[in-house]
Parts: sequence; C-alpha cells; structure tokens
Amino acid sequence: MIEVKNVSKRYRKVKALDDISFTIEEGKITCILGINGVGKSTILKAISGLVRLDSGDILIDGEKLTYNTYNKLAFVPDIDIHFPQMTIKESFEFMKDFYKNWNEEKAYEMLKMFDLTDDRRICKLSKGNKARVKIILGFAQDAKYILLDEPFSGIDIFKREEFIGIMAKYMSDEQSIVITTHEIAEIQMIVDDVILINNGKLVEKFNAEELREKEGMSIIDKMREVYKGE
Ligand SMILES: Nc1ncnc2c1ncn2[C@@H]1O[C@H](COP(=O)(O)OP(=O)(O)OP(=O)(O)O)[C@@H](O)[C@H]1O
Repeated sequence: MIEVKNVSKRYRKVKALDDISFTIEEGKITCILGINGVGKSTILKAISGLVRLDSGDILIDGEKLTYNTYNKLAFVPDIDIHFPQMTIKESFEFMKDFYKNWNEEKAYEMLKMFDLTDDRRICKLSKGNKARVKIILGFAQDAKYILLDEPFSGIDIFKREEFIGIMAKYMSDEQSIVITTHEIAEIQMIVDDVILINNGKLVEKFNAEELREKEGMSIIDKMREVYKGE
C-alpha cells in the first residue's frame, strides 16, 4: 500500500499540494483525477521522491522512500524520456543498467504487441509510438507500483483503447497501476479506485463500481458534480 499522509508542497507562491492524505491499495488500478493544474503530477512526483515535501510523509508498504522501496516504483512522466537519437533497442539497453528488475522478455513481448521493431529510432517515432515505448518502460521495470502521468495525453482514441487492453493484460495481481488523467472516458471501465483532487486537496476517494451500483453515477457525473456543481 502507498500511504500519502498530510502532504503539502508549495512551488514559490503556488500551493500544489495542501495537507493531502489518501492511500493507494495493492492489486488495483487507481486513477488520480482532476482538472488541469490541481496537483496530479506533483503527487506522482512526490510519491517517486522527485520533489521535496514541505511537510507530511509518504510510505511505500510502510517504509519511507529508500533504495529498497525505490525499486518498487516505476514512474513514467508525461514528458519525453528517451534519448531521441537512440533506437528502441539502444534505449532498452540503456534502461537495463538503471532498473534492477528490468524484464527484457516483457519489453520485447509488449513491443511486438504494439507492432514495433527495436531498430526504430526514437526521434522518428510518431507521438503515439513514443507513448507506446514509454508505457513499455513503465511495465518492463517489473515494479510493484506503476505510476503513469497522463499516459493518454495527445493519443488518439484507438491507441488509448489499445493501451488500456495491454495494461489490463500485463498487470499482475500483486501490482498496482496509478494513472493521472483528466480524461476518464476510456478508462472508467477498468479503474477500481478514484482519487478526486482539487486545488491540491483530496475531494473524495471512491470505488468506481460502488459509485455506479449505489449512486447510479458514472465518474464523469461525479466530476461534473465536483467541478461544475451540477
Ligand atoms: N516546477 C514548478 N514550478 C512552479 N510551479 C509549478 C511547478 N510544477 C507545478 N507547478 C504548479 O503547481 C500546480 C500543480 O501542478 P501539477 O502539474 O501538479 O498539476 P496537474 O494537475 O498535474 O496539471 P495538468 O493536468 O495540467 O498536468 C499548478 O498550479 C502548476 O502551475
């Protein structure tokens, strides 16, 4: 379990996270949802140890972030992370040195599923294919917690659906996937828990299926209620 406890983070005048607390359970797909600028990326960076917290704690399976817990996390940011001049093969070779649990077999299996070959140069890939290679990077680390920041940004509907199918296929029972997005439409059928945030604060954490069954609401209905007061 990932425990975010009373975390605050300010960037100069902007309070990105404001005393926020929630948990992310094992074996689930959790979506951190919110409109632009509410603090979604900052939360993932905070969990991954990439931003210094002003206050609060983050525990990974009960432990603070150390070398040991760091290997349980695979963070895929929403920016280009591969060296553009490398081929996919070279990029995989490079990643191997960084990630203790790098799973070459899984990387190549996913590459094949995405219909890509490893001789392709990163700088010549389309945006959608770059996103595919990034997703592979997240999954091939064989981490317990896969943190994906806006993985669907700029990706067409068909590729989104493909990603979702592949995520569901490659996620094992012990793994958890955490996705930040403001576009819930395609993933609402596979999401277990939703953490809804606004202005760096937790608005609500709910189970998507319970929301559907008990309140007859979709996640989008809930977002409208929270952000537009409908
Ligand atoms: N490095 C930074 N320096 C200054 N302000 C920042 C920095 N990173 C984020 N912010 C600000 O912190 C707030 C939260 O940003 P964050 O990127 O976490 O939001 P987000 O919900 O992921 O947004 P989006 O959906 O647009 O990606 C925003 O007001 C943003 O402008």
